[in-house]
Amino acid sequence: MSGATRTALWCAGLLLAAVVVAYPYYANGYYLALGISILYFTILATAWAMFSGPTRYISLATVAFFGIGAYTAAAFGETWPWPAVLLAAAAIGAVVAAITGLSTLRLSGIYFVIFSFGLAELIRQLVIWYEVNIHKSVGRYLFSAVTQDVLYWQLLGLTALLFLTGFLLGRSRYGLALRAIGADETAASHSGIDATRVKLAVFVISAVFMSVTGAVMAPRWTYIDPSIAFNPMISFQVVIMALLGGAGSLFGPVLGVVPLVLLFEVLTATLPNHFSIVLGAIFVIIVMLLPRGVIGLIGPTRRKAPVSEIATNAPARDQSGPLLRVDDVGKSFGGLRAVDQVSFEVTRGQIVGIIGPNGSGKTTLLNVLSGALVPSSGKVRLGGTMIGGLKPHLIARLGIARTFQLVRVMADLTVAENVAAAALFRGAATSGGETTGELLDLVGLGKMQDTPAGDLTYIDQKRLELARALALSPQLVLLDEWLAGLNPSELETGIALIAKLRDRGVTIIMVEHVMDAIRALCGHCIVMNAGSVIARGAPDAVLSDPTVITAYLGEADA
Ligand SMILES: Nc1ncnc2c1ncn2[C@@H]1O[C@H](COP(=O)(O)OP(=O)(O)OP(=O)(O)O)[C@@H](O)[C@H]1O
Repeated sequence: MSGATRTALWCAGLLLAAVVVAYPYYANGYYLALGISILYFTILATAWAMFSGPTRYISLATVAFFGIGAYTAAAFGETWPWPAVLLAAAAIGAVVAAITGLSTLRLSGIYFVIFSFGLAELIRQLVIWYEVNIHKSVGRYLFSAVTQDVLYWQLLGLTALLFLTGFLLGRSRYGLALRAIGADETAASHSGIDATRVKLAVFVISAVFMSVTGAVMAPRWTYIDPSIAFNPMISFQVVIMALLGGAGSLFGPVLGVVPLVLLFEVLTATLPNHFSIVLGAIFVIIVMLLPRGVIGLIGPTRRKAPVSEIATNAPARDQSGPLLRVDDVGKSFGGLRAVDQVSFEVTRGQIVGIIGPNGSGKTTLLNVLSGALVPSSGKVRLGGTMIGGLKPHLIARLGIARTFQLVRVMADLTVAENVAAAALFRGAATSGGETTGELLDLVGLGKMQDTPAGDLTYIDQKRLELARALALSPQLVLLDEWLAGLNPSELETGIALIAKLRDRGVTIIMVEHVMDAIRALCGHCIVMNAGSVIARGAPDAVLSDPTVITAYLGEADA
């Protein structure tokens, strides 16, 4: 962008800001009310999209927080200083969001939608109960000195604060973490991201803005009752506006708010009895015709995360003793003993192969080691630290990285962002010195940094999974049938890549059905059958063991 263009854009921006700030001076009462509606829906839709956009958790709880704010203002607005009322609304909204978020952000899909809707209804019913039984009146009057002009400016200030928060969040590691969670929560957790904490933090921030908006808006109504403050239509309108504009970008929701506020204005005047039907129809049309919203028509809106440098200088690791010790580990599913008293050790720099017939417990064992499953019995130690039963993100931060049997990339993120996401919360136990670019060069994806991961070929997705695992600067990499599904030439490339890692001293446990790879790469292998280890040793010796041949090689030798 040339200097002149930049100056012109700045001038246009300042002029627009002046026009917006001075709006109450030249707009009449009707247009000022319209401006207020646009602003408060802008805040609600943007705050909604801040959480629901990247995570895809469709929340219908907007009005719960909005109503909490409105009722806080109704309860304290006439007796407390106004800033204290706004702070109280923010605090109550934050506490309710934290409590409900902790209990619900484990839910996903339709369950979360239903819960969020139920939450709004529950809070509405609780408020009605309190008002009827304790306060002895369903509604409350709020006579405030706040004029429409001041209300407008408060909302404008809140909008500016929200955009600033959204901008900073998008550029912070939490922004990328949130998008990684939305793209693939399991892969994100195994990349060291504490999904629950990140989701909760952003859910609370979003709820605080909704609650303060409710408080700011309360004086507009003078009389507040639960049907006004907790009107479920607000939640639906906000979802529709955010989706129309585009929930994947900070400014997207505004593009949905402006036309829809104007349309709703016309509809409430002309079709008051059919408003809900029209709302439903608009929702269906948006989802079918504009899945990425209006902003999706304009062009790519993905905010680029800072991904270039991820190198860290962490303290050296304790090098004494085996890296991994697995003692009598078992895992049962009901009556099925999928892993039964398995014990082994892995020393640094070793590649250990785990083989066995289908259903013998190999993946279950890797899931226990990586924290996807809690062991039913036994101990797992990494460099002396007990890790059995820890959450996946903690185990990842301690230095165990993994790939998945069914390849998992964060499809919406670029190749570079996939790798950078794994380095966001890299723990002190890991050390490293490689940047995203260097890791991608290592796996052969150096030229594809900006490609969306979902556009990669199968083998390239596998390479990306490997680069993402290495981005944790892991002490140990678990490969779950990483070579499965590759054609012969890809297989050769894949084996060469793992050999390259071995030569760099990376410690690996690989579950594999491709025996050529086991022979070529592993110094030691373990054979499982029906959950137990039936043989262990050098690949050639193990693969000629009659017990192993009977149990496994009779099936297929890739
Ligand atoms: N979450 C689960 N719930 C119930 N049973 C499970 C679960 N995960 C695995 N199992 C069962 O545990 C046994 C071991 O499965 P696992 O996937 O670990 O085997 P595997 O050796 O990795 O097989 P494959 O080579 O086909 O991937 C199987 O009988 C499987 O059906």
